[in-house]
Amino acid sequence: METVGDYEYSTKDLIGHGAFAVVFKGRSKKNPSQTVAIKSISLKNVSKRDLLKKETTILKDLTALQHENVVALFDCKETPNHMYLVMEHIALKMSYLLTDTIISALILLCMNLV
Ligand SMILES: Nc1ncnc2c1ncn2[C@@H]1O[C@H](COP(=O)(O)OP(=O)(O)OP(=O)(O)O)[C@@H](O)[C@H]1O
Repeated sequence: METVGDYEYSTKDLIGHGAFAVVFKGRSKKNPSQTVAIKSISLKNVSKRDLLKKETTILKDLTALQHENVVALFDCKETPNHMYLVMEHIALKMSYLLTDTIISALILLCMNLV
């Protein structure tokens, strides 16, 4: 298991990856039933680290709002090569995403027909 502060994850539990990061499913060490998403950002290609830190501060401020549409940022840790963001785990089902996308497409189609 890999550790990020009070949280842990296994590299086997990969959720997905984006352009700059990989995201793993992890959990709280104190409360293992609390699942989290741990985003590992490689700092190799990040030239503006200060900007990344500023963005992280904004995410922390947004978390303080406790809004249902804002993914909470629980913790943030930095090593020489990586930045780790521990976030609320969003368990969206693919079927929901597809339905949502289809509904949006239908609405757009209807608007064009009017
Ligand atoms: N908080 C989360 N809870 C659950 N899954 C997540 C969470 N954040 C990210 N993911 C998953 O991890 C994948 C990669 O996320 P990441 O934010 O690195 O990239 P992205 O948003 O897909 O693309 P980009 O790199 O262009 O921003 C996402 O597509 C999503 O499936």
